[in-house]
Amino acid sequence: MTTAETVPAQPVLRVRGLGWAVGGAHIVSEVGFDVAEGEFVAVIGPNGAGKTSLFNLISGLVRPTAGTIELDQADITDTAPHRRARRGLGRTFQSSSVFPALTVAENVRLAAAAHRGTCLRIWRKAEADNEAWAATADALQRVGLAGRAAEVAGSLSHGDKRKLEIAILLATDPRIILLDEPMAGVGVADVPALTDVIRAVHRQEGRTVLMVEHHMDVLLGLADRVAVMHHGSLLTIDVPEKVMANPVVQDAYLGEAL
Ligand SMILES: Nc1ncnc2c1ncn2[C@@H]1O[C@H](COP(=O)(O)OP(=O)(O)OP(=O)(O)O)[C@@H](O)[C@H]1O
Repeated sequence: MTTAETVPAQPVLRVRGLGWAVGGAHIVSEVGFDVAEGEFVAVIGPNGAGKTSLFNLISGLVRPTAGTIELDQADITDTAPHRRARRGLGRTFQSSSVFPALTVAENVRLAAAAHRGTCLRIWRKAEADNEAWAATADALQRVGLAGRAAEVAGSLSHGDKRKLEIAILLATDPRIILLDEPMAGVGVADVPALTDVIRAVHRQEGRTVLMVEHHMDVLLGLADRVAVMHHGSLLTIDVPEKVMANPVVQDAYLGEAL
């Protein structure tokens, strides 16, 4: 239940009646919510609640069997994932997606170059290369990995790999970012630095963020609203204090600490 005062007036992302059924199993059912430009929405829920499936639907990795998705008031329900990315929708994955044998900088540059188009006419190529390297340096600077640019990505700690994934994303300059458990596998010592990077991407750069995250202590300092998924449905979406105090949400977690 979205309360009236928390419904954004001009949503950048609008999901209506979204459903995904596979072989008769309803993985996602009747999910609907709006996200305002510049908002930070955390997505929580017990294991198997459908959080990653929801991200797969929004990013276009899977096709919904019901409902619609709008980006900037345009229907993108049937739009291919790469076209959604071009319209400013970027995402990271729960498991690491970096190329371990390439350097940190090469990982970012590949994304930057792909975003700028790899089949440009020859006279535009040098210019595009320069732009891609500039975007790479900038993205690495913003996540605090500028000093590690020449290192092989496979040698980075989990925390630094997560920062690298965010740099890869930033190099494509998305306006709306879906982060799927960015803290997964990250050591406790690395969590504050990674949280600062995500906060800066949201607050300083003004990007809209949706983030699946289990750790409420991480979310509370970041999220404007929290969406709770349970058995594929959206239980509630509201400000963190109301969600934390909601007995239905506490029941959904069966006593797990929120
Ligand atoms: N392609 C698929 N085919 C069949 N079932 C699937 C498929 N993808 C996901 N599921 C099932 O859908 C349910 C929701 O999965 P999903 O990964 O979206 O949950 P989640 O909330 O992200 O879980 P976690 O917190 O464990 O990552 C699970 O029971 C999962 O096994």
